[in-house]
Amino acid sequence: MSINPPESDGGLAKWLAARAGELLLAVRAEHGHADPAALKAAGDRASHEFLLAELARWRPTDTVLSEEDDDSRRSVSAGGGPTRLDADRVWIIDPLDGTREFSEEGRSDWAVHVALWHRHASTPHRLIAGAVGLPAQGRVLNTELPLRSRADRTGDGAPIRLAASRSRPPAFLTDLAEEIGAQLVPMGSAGAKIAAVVTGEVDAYIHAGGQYEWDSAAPVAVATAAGFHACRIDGSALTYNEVDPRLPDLLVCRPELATPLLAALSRQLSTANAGSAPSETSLVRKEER
Ligand SMILES: Nc1ncnc2c1ncn2[C@@H]1O[C@H](COP(=O)(O)O)[C@@H](OP(=O)(O)O)[C@H]1O
Ligand SMILES: [Mg+2]
Repeated sequence: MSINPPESDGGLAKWLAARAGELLLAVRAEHGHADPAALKAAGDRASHEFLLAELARWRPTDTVLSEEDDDSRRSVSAGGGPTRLDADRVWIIDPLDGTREFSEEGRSDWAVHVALWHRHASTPHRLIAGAVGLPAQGRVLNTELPLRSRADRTGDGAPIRLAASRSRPPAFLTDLAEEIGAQLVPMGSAGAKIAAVVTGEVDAYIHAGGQYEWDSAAPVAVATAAGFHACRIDGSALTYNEVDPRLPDLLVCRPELATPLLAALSRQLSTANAGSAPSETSLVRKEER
């Protein structure tokens, strides 16, 4: 890979995700899997430091919101410079998504997320570029992928394949899958699951109960650029670079499945929350509380 990144924001996102992925593969090879906590910490740190250094080098006037950076999560900058809430351009990065799976030998469902939010973008999510690196799968998906034609699956009779967190699936998902005859596909990493929707390995991904902007920004940028549907589970728009970076739920799916899946979600959520105000905890499996 070349020493200098491409000039475009999309090219830079792809280059950063690919380079950080190479770094993570090297960390995994060097540390081995004997001490998962140490491996997770080393991977998070190496990828975060690399991405921050390269963004400072190639986009010195931009701002960064990163999972691994406590300062950037807050809306004030320690140095008194422009904060991410005042900035026009904010890179939203998750240096290692699916940290748990990264530490487990043989698993390839972990990812590097690099997205660029722009205040004056025309879409509700305002993500204008993004890349999802899947280092252990040897691929990087990005917003410059051409739109691919997909067969509409409406009425083909095959069960909907529904990706879900393998460790923290929403409590209502088993009932929802049963109601619509879907097959649940447990997988780690929001990026890996949304990439699986884009590549056609699954038809949809539903999450609820907790997540942050960096968990979904880059994969949502990639999925929507490729023509897939992405929204909150109540059908409202996903928005990024908010004061509070919590973004606890989402649906990403083939466009023709958005209406039936949102209808099924609405039925499940009204049942789950009957008699009580909706809350994040009411959406998480009991054993996770
Ligand atoms: N209930 C919850 N609260 C906070 N974060 C959650 C969550 N469920 C999932 N996530 C985050 O979403 C990402 C994908 O989760 P999962 O693999 O379970 O689908 C993970 O990011 P990280 O690996 O970057 O921490 C995970 O921490
Ligand atoms: Mg994450």
